[in-house]
Amino acid sequence: MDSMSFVLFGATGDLAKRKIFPALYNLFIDQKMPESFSIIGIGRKDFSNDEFQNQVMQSLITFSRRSLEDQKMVQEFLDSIRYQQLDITNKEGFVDLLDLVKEREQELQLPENRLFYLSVAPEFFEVIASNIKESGLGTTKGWKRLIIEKPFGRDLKTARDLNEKLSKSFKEDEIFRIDHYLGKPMVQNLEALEFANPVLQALWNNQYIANVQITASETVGVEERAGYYDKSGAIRDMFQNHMLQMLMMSAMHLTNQNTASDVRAEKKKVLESLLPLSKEEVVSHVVRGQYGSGEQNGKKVVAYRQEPGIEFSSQNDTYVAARVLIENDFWKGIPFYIRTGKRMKEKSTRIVFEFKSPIQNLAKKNSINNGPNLLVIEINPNERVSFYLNSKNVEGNIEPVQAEYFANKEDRPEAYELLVYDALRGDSKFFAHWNEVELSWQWVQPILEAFEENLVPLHTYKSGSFGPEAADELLAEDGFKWWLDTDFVQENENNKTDLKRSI
Ligand SMILES: NC(=O)C1=CN([C@@H]2O[C@H](COP(=O)(O)OP(=O)(O)OC[C@H]3O[C@@H](n4cnc5c(N)ncnc54)[C@H](OP(=O)(O)O)[C@@H]3O)[C@@H](O)[C@H]2O)C=CC1
Ligand SMILES: O=C1O[C@H](COP(=O)(O)O)[C@@H](O)[C@H](O)[C@H]1O
Repeated sequence: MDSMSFVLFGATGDLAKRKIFPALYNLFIDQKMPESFSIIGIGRKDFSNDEFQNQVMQSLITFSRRSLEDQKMVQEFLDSIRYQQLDITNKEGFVDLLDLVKEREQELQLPENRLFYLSVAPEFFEVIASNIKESGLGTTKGWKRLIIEKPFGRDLKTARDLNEKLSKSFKEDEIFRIDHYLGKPMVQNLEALEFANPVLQALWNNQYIANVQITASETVGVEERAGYYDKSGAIRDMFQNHMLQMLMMSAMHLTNQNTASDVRAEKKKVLESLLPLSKEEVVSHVVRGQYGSGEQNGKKVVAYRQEPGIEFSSQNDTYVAARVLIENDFWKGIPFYIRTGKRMKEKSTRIVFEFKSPIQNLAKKNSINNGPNLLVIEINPNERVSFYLNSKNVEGNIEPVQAEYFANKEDRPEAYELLVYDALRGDSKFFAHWNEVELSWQWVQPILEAFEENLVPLHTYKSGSFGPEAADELLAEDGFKWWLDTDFVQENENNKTDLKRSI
């Protein structure tokens, strides 16, 4: 891996503290940082280098998964960090930043490889990129890269504008757009599951799969992010990016060990094949909801409209479910159901592939207790792949059994660690390409407009529930239901079978 400078804008912020510095330190301890590197943190606050290094130390104590016992290593890591106070809207200040970057390059004999990480509010993305170019920071004898946080625009037009402006300073292959769901080990595992298992490859299509369900439910509410969230809603905060990324990763077809451009090309094909919805059609395919009051973990919680900073008349969506159809040879006719919501009953991110059951009717007639085969990929909080099959028990009856692979989460790198490592190596496989971002906004745009114009009812759902009933009806229309952990338990009680038995 090339030695380089890591220039972090927003180094005094929440994301830097909770994710970025711990990720860098963990990589350093795991010997996954370049042999030589310089880290330069930028913020508005006034800190000396020592004060800032102390602040980073505090964040490592709280958030790093690696031990801090080896004081020599800790000190070596902290010594690599410098702090520069800079107002990023002040163009002249970037000349001082360039001086500092160069000074460290000379001291450490680093090649001019520069990675710029924009961990700041999106309104600053453009000005920073432009100031990097104008100041000469982006004119290097080595490579330059830009890591950019979400949100990437707030609709199709603003995303296109932003991309056009960024592309004046950075080429597409220099831009690494973070979608932290692509850094989740189980989302990354979808690629391997598919190309490394001929049996799954053979079944990964509309001949064998009945429907696919992608869920990201959260128990938290809006927290302290009212200002941002009330203008974004679940559709922009989760659906346009994380949920559609999981859809692409689930529906793409890969046959081999793949490069970044293979994976991105396959993902693009999926988005290009999405059946577009007109604004008027949105109401029959999309459910929007907002949480009311309720109970969570035995505690009463208030409705969204009573949360601090939220207007009582807010029409913002905290829940979205959708039926998405992919019009290609692999998936034509097979619904992909996607849902995400806050203040739901459980924190769960999972993908369920439900297989067709040609013997279902026969089984019913003969009172055989079989269920559909399911492939369940749990992403968060558990990391597990389970296959539900039907098998004969000791009494000679057919019953569903579960084959599972449970990942040991202890000692697993976190999403940011995996993504920062990839960016250091210049591997863009698990970053969003502009094509993906543009096509996802394009597909979501009529939904934004239908919400804006109130063409879709806003269902209130109880906090601590599974969301609006309308989302259950969306599946019931097609003869399906959402699969949940509790469903398995219920069937278990009703049918006295041991769905959870592992083989
Ligand atoms: N926090 C999170 O969990 C997540 C954040 N993100 C995204 O990451 C980005 C950063 O978020 P977060 O860390 O939470 O934000 P914070 O508000 O905590 O931090 C913002 C950072 O920007 C700096 N900053 C603001 N204005 C200026 C300026 N004019 N000149 C120089 N620096 C400035 C602040 O410096 P100072 O403190 O010195 O004023 C601070 O370091 C955002 O795009 C957000 O959407 C994405 C996913 C999760
Ligand atoms: O990007 C975001 O993601 C989190 C959920 O992330 P997870 O890794 O905990 O599943 C969400 O709470 C937040 O609103 C959103 O901005």
